[in-house]
Amino acid sequence: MAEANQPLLQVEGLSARYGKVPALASTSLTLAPGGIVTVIGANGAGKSTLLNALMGALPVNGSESGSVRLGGIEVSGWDVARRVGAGMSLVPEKRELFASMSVKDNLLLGGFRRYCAREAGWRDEMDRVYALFPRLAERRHQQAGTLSGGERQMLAVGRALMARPRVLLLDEPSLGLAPLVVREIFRIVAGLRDTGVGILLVEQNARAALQVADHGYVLEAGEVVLSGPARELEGNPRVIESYLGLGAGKRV
Ligand SMILES: Nc1ncnc2c1ncn2[C@@H]1O[C@H](COP(=O)(O)OP(=O)(O)OP(=O)(O)O)[C@@H](O)[C@H]1O
Repeated sequence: MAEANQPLLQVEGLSARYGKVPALASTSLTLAPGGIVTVIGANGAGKSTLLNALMGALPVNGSESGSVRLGGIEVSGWDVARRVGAGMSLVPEKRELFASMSVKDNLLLGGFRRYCAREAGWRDEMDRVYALFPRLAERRHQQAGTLSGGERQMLAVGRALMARPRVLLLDEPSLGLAPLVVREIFRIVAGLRDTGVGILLVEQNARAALQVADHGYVLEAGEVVLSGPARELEGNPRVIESYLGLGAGKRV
């Protein structure tokens, strides 16, 4: 049970399949407190599958095996709610906001499990989120469905932070955003490390992800084919050719 000297998140031999079709093969990775680890890969490489398997949130035809330890505690048999309660939060690729609800109410829902009985707690947390995302503070009464793409991504991240996670799992935060907005989102992601949260970032935008991360993994067809310090991966010829060169990162 003890946490001393344990990595924040340690994943060993995590595999996932949909029905009989394998989607993730024996993946292992480690995340330290305040660390940013990225998993880069093309469409269909298995990035969302990895995050959903980590959360215990695969769709009904999915199943996973392997070890997931949070602060040294095995959580792999746990359901999603218990993993969220233990400090894991996922920002899904589709953001999944409540479009007809206000920014503030979306944030409140993110903190519901933690703060339902303690009003003071969520107010402090919401103030922290508004300090990180002043644009959300300005728009607190605006309907989430009317936000810009970048603001929606900020709200999705802010909502996840309301649960005060120890590990934040980000599924393609740059998806569909203009380059300037991507830069802003990644600047915010980099700043989050000061809060002590560990971040696992899956991305097709390898360039931006490797610039912000300490360590990276390259996922191809459900398998980690390369890993190393992010700075080294940025200089790796295979990464340059497939993910950083001209035309890399094209979306289908
Ligand atoms: N519910 C599902 N049922 C069957 N197969 C699935 C299901 N979800 C994903 N897959 C398949 O699993 C593989 C990995 O998909 P996944 O969504 O994890 O990839 P990804 O790297 O996140 O891709 P993208 O960048 O396009 O979101 C793909 O071949 C996909 O078709």
